Amino acid sequence: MTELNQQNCQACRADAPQVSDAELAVLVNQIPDWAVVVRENIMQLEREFKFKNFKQAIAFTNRVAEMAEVEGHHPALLTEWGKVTITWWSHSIKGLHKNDFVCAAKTDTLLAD
Ligand SMILES: C[C@H](O)[C@H](O)[C@H]1CNC2=NC(N)=NC(=O)C2=N1
Repeated sequence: MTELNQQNCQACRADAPQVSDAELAVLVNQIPDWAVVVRENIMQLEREFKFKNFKQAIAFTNRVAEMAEVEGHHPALLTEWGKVTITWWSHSIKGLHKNDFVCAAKTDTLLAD
């Protein structure tokens, strides 16, 4: 199977299905550093990234933003001194789509400066 980080987001319509429990179990194994969280009944993928200072944190944030624009899929980004929290979910379906796992895997590849 093609690595998640080599795949691209598909257009996600409001009637697209959320990932099934079986798909979720397979996909989370491929992004082991990410946690599945539920907020306001919406399942999301979240990871905290640590940095030495604010400049590195905002530079990483901007790399993620550029990737999100290319993919047409957008995360919640919280940039703090030395820390960036990234949260992926699909607004259109109020839950997790394969796109979120692809983008989480791509986010991991942007870590190196
Ligand atoms: C029209 C546009 O493609 C949509 O609004 C996209 C933009 N980015 C998006 N990002 C995320 N995370 N979920 C969406 O449903 C979504 N929809």
